[in-house]
Amino acid sequence: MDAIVKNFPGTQEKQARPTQQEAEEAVRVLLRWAGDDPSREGLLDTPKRVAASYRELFSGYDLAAEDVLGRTFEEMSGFDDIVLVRDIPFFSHCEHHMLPIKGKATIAYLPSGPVLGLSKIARVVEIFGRRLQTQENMTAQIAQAIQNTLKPRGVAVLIEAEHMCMEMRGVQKHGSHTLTTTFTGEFKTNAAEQARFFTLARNR
Ligand SMILES: Nc1nc2c(ncn2[C@@H]2O[C@H](COP(=O)(O)OP(=O)(O)OP(=O)(O)O)[C@@H](O)[C@H]2O)c(=O)[nH]1
Ligand SMILES: [Zn+2]
Repeated sequence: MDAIVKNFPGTQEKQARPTQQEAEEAVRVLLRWAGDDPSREGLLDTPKRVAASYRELFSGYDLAAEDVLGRTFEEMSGFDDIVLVRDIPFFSHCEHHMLPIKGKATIAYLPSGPVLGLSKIARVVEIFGRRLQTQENMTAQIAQAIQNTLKPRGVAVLIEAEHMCMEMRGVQKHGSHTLTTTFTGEFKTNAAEQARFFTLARNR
C-alpha cells in the first residue's frame, strides 16, 4: 500500500511546470518529428490547441482525491450494505506511450458509517484517469483513495479498458479488453461479498 501511495503523482513534490511557450515549442518539435511543417497554415495554432488540451486531459494532477472524498453524508449511516456504481466511463493515457486508454470502472464499497455522494465516486475516476497511468495502478489508486479516506468495511474496483497503444500500433490487437480488479477489506477476505460484487457488476 505504501508503494501505491508514494506513486500518487499528486502527493509528490511538484516539479516546476514549463511555460506555455515551452510546451508549444515541444509540440512544434513533435510535429517536425512526425514529418510535417509546423509553419504551414493549418498547423499554426496547433501547438496552442495541444497545450490547452493537455491541461484538460491531464487535469487530474491538480486534483486530490482526498478533497473530493472528504464530503460525506452521515445521516444515511444506518445503511451498511453494498453501494455499487457500475460502468463509469473514462479516458486515460498510458504512461508508456501517452496513447489513450478508453474504459469503464465499476466501484463498490461496504459503508461503515458515512456514505459518499454518488458523483464523488465518478469524480475519483476522473482524478486518477486524467493522469498518465497503467491500468493496474489506476485500479489500485482508486481503491486505496476510497479506503483511506472513507474507511469503509471494504472497497471493490473493477476496470475494463481498451489500450490504443495495443490497437493502433505495436501488436495491433483491435477490440481486446483488459480487466483489472482491486479488493480491500471484506471484499478481499470474504468470498461471498466478492461474489456478490461480481454478480452486481455483471448483472445486465
Ligand atoms: N501492465 C500494463 N502494461 C501496459 C499498460 N498500457 C500499456 N502497456 C504495455 O506496456 C508495454 C511497454 O512495452 P515496451 O516493450 O517497453 O514498449 P514497446 O516496444 O512500445 O512495446 P509494444 O507495445 O509491444 O510495441 C507494452 O507491452 C504495452 O502493451 C497498462 O496499463 N498496464
Ligand atoms: Zn501504451
